[in-house]
Amino acid sequence: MRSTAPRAATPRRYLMCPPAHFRVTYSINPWMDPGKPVDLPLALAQWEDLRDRYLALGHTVEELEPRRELPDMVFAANGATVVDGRVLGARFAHPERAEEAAVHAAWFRAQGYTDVLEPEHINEGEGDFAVTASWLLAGRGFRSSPLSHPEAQEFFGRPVIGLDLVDPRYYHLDTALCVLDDTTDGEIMYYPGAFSAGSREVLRRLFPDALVATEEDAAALGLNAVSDGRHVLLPQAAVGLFEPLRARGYEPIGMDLGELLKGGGSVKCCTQELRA
Ligand SMILES: CN(C)C(=N)NCCC[C@H](N)C(=O)O
Repeated sequence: MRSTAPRAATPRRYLMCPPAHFRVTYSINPWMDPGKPVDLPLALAQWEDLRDRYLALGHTVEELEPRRELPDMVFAANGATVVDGRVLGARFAHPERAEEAAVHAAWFRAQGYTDVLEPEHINEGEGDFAVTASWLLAGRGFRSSPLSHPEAQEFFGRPVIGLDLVDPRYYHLDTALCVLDDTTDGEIMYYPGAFSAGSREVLRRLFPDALVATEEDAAALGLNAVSDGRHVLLPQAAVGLFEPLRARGYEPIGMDLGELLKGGGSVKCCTQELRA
């Protein structure tokens, strides 16, 4: 029987970017409708709530200066992937976000990171890379190039497991899969419908005990979640995930990021993890 003992949280360091200039003026994913108005003060309040929740849980939050000409910068998870203090920069698929990559790379250099790779191939940071204890799970199909996978493997020296995304609503890996406990290779939650048949089989083989999300919870972007090993911050509308998480010893914390959902992102998209 699976243990329901409370899990242990570990302190994290996150990089976030306030949505001071967030707006939806173009559409590069099916969630974005430039016809729908964004309530900017509400978006800011929702984002601050998320940041403050991290701080209250004892985590550190670094803030990136938002740029007026880059309305999607609030989705900071896309700007890089950091593991063991090594920074794999991003290269965006769409010209609308291209300049964000340099902003992130400059921030890391200014912070004293020395191992910063500006990649040759398209990768959208933690949008498509998820880190377990020893692997890098890597999405492809809509944004990150399959060629970014060997590039990441070479840079981090970790085995990369490529996963094919097939449903445009789940255009990034982190809209369909979340690592719950990164001290093991076994604890994830995911939505099978986002993946090709072969990738579903890979996930079943590697993660036989995974929490499998329903279509309804996935459609609420419930997998776009952040776990510190114990607390799982996730969109509050993904109600079906709360009990299964509790049954595994996690403490789900529902967040309302409804305004940012209009850009196609939620909790995880707003949160880049700085791993040492
Ligand atoms: C989890 N992450 C990082 C994301 N899924 N990012 C959301 C990006 C949204 C943006 N409008 C875009 O389409 O690129």
